[in-house]
Amino acid sequence: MRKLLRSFGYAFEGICQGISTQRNMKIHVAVALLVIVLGAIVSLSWLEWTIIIIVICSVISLELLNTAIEAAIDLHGSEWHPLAKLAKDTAAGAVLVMSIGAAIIGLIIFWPKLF
Ligand SMILES: Nc1ncnc2c1ncn2[C@@H]1O[C@H](COP(=O)(O)OP(=O)(O)OP(=O)(O)O)[C@@H](O)[C@H]1O
Repeated sequence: MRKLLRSFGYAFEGICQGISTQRNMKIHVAVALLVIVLGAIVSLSWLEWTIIIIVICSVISLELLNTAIEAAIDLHGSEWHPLAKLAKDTAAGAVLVMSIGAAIIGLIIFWPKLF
Protein backbone atom coordinates (compact mmCIF):
# COMPACT_ATOMS: atom_id res chain seq x y z
CA MET A 1 0.00 0.00 0.00
CA ARG A 2 2.85 2.39 0.91
CA LYS A 3 4.54 1.56 -2.39
CA LEU A 4 1.32 2.33 -4.28
CA LEU A 5 0.96 5.68 -2.50
CA ARG A 6 4.60 6.49 -3.27
CA SER A 7 3.95 5.76 -6.98
CA PHE A 8 1.00 8.15 -6.93
CA GLY A 9 3.29 10.70 -5.29
CA TYR A 10 5.86 10.37 -8.09
CA ALA A 11 3.14 10.66 -10.74
CA PHE A 12 1.76 13.77 -9.01
CA GLU A 13 5.31 15.17 -8.87
CA GLY A 14 5.60 14.55 -12.63
CA ILE A 15 2.38 16.48 -13.28
CA CYS A 16 3.58 19.39 -11.10
CA GLN A 17 7.00 19.43 -12.82
CA GLY A 18 5.31 19.37 -16.23
CA ILE A 19 3.18 22.37 -15.29
CA SER A 20 6.00 24.34 -13.66
CA THR A 21 8.62 23.75 -16.39
CA GLN A 22 6.63 23.68 -19.64
CA ARG A 23 5.11 26.88 -21.05
CA ASN A 24 2.71 24.92 -23.30
CA MET A 25 1.50 22.92 -20.31
CA LYS A 26 0.70 26.17 -18.45
CA ILE A 27 -1.35 27.27 -21.48
CA HIS A 28 -3.22 23.92 -21.62
CA VAL A 29 -4.03 24.09 -17.89
CA ALA A 30 -5.15 27.74 -18.14
CA VAL A 31 -7.43 26.93 -21.11
CA ALA A 32 -8.78 23.85 -19.28
CA LEU A 33 -9.66 25.95 -16.21
CA LEU A 34 -11.33 28.55 -18.45
CA VAL A 35 -13.37 25.83 -20.19
CA ILE A 36 -14.44 24.37 -16.83
CA VAL A 37 -15.60 27.80 -15.58
CA LEU A 38 -17.41 28.47 -18.88
CA GLY A 39 -18.97 24.99 -18.74
CA ALA A 40 -20.35 25.74 -15.28
CA ILE A 41 -21.71 29.11 -16.47
CA VAL A 42 -23.57 27.62 -19.48
CA SER A 43 -24.65 24.51 -17.48
CA LEU A 44 -23.27 21.70 -19.62
CA SER A 45 -25.12 18.37 -19.61
CA TRP A 46 -23.54 15.23 -18.06
CA LEU A 47 -22.64 13.98 -21.53
CA GLU A 48 -21.03 17.31 -22.47
CA TRP A 49 -19.04 17.34 -19.19
CA THR A 50 -17.91 13.77 -19.89
CA ILE A 51 -16.67 14.73 -23.36
CA ILE A 52 -14.95 17.90 -22.05
CA ILE A 53 -13.19 15.95 -19.25
CA ILE A 54 -11.97 13.27 -21.70
CA VAL A 55 -10.67 15.97 -24.06
CA ILE A 56 -8.92 17.98 -21.31
CA CYS A 57 -7.29 14.85 -19.84
CA SER A 58 -6.20 13.71 -23.31
CA VAL A 59 -4.50 17.02 -24.17
CA ILE A 60 -2.74 17.25 -20.78
CA SER A 61 -1.68 13.58 -20.86
CA LEU A 62 -0.23 13.96 -24.36
CA GLU A 63 1.64 17.12 -23.32
CA LEU A 64 3.10 15.20 -20.35
CA LEU A 65 4.19 12.37 -22.70
CA ASN A 66 5.69 14.94 -25.07
CA THR A 67 7.67 16.41 -22.17
CA ALA A 68 8.83 12.91 -21.16
CA ILE A 69 10.01 12.15 -24.72
CA GLU A 70 11.84 15.51 -24.97
CA ALA A 71 13.54 14.91 -21.62
CA ALA A 72 14.57 11.35 -22.55
CA ILE A 73 16.10 12.58 -25.82
CA ASP A 74 17.88 15.55 -24.20
CA LEU A 75 19.26 13.18 -21.56
CA HIS A 76 20.90 11.23 -24.36
CA GLY A 77 22.87 14.34 -25.38
CA SER A 78 22.55 17.51 -27.42
CA GLU A 79 24.08 16.00 -30.56
CA TRP A 80 21.86 16.45 -33.65
CA HIS A 81 20.30 13.19 -34.82
CA PRO A 82 17.49 12.64 -37.37
CA LEU A 83 15.80 10.11 -35.06
CA ALA A 84 15.85 12.61 -32.18
CA LYS A 85 14.20 15.14 -34.49
CA LEU A 86 11.63 12.55 -35.64
CA ALA A 87 10.79 11.58 -32.06
CA LYS A 88 10.48 15.18 -30.83
CA ASP A 89 8.53 16.43 -33.84
CA THR A 90 6.08 13.51 -33.95
CA ALA A 91 5.46 13.79 -30.20
CA ALA A 92 4.79 17.53 -30.64
CA GLY A 93 2.58 16.64 -33.63
CA ALA A 94 0.51 14.32 -31.45
CA VAL A 95 -0.17 17.20 -29.04
CA LEU A 96 -1.07 19.48 -31.94
CA VAL A 97 -3.53 16.95 -33.45
CA MET A 98 -5.29 16.49 -30.10
CA SER A 99 -5.30 20.26 -29.43
CA ILE A 100 -6.94 20.97 -32.80
CA GLY A 101 -9.49 18.22 -32.10
CA ALA A 102 -10.11 19.71 -28.64
CA ALA A 103 -10.66 23.18 -30.13
CA ILE A 104 -13.18 21.77 -32.65
CA ILE A 105 -15.04 19.81 -29.94
CA GLY A 106 -15.06 22.93 -27.76
CA LEU A 107 -16.59 24.94 -30.60
CA ILE A 108 -19.24 22.26 -31.29
CA ILE A 109 -20.27 22.20 -27.62
CA PHE A 110 -20.00 25.89 -26.69
CA TRP A 111 -20.91 27.75 -29.91
CA PRO A 112 -24.69 27.03 -29.78
CA LYS A 113 -24.79 27.95 -26.06
CA LEU A 114 -22.93 31.24 -26.47
CA PHE A 115 -24.24 32.57 -29.81
N1 LIG B 1 19.09 16.23 -30.61
C1 LIG B 1 18.36 16.68 -31.63
N2 LIG B 1 18.57 16.22 -32.88
C2 LIG B 1 17.83 16.66 -33.93
N3 LIG B 1 16.88 17.60 -33.84
C3 LIG B 1 16.62 18.11 -32.63
C4 LIG B 1 17.34 17.69 -31.46
N4 LIG B 1 16.86 18.37 -30.38
C5 LIG B 1 15.87 19.16 -30.87
N5 LIG B 1 15.72 19.01 -32.19
C6 LIG B 1 14.75 19.69 -33.06
O1 LIG B 1 14.91 21.09 -32.91
C7 LIG B 1 13.62 21.72 -32.85
C8 LIG B 1 13.45 22.43 -31.49
O2 LIG B 1 13.63 21.47 -30.47
P1 LIG B 1 13.42 21.79 -28.93
O3 LIG B 1 13.90 20.63 -28.14
O4 LIG B 1 13.95 23.14 -28.62
O5 LIG B 1 11.86 21.71 -28.84
P2 LIG B 1 10.74 22.81 -28.80
O6 LIG B 1 9.80 22.46 -29.90
O7 LIG B 1 11.33 24.17 -28.74
O8 LIG B 1 10.02 22.37 -27.46
P3 LIG B 1 9.95 23.05 -26.00
O9 LIG B 1 9.91 24.54 -26.19
O10 LIG B 1 8.69 22.45 -25.48
O11 LIG B 1 11.17 22.52 -25.27
C9 LIG B 1 12.60 20.62 -33.11
O12 LIG B 1 12.29 20.56 -34.48
C10 LIG B 1 13.33 19.35 -32.67
O13 LIG B 1 12.88 18.23 -33.35
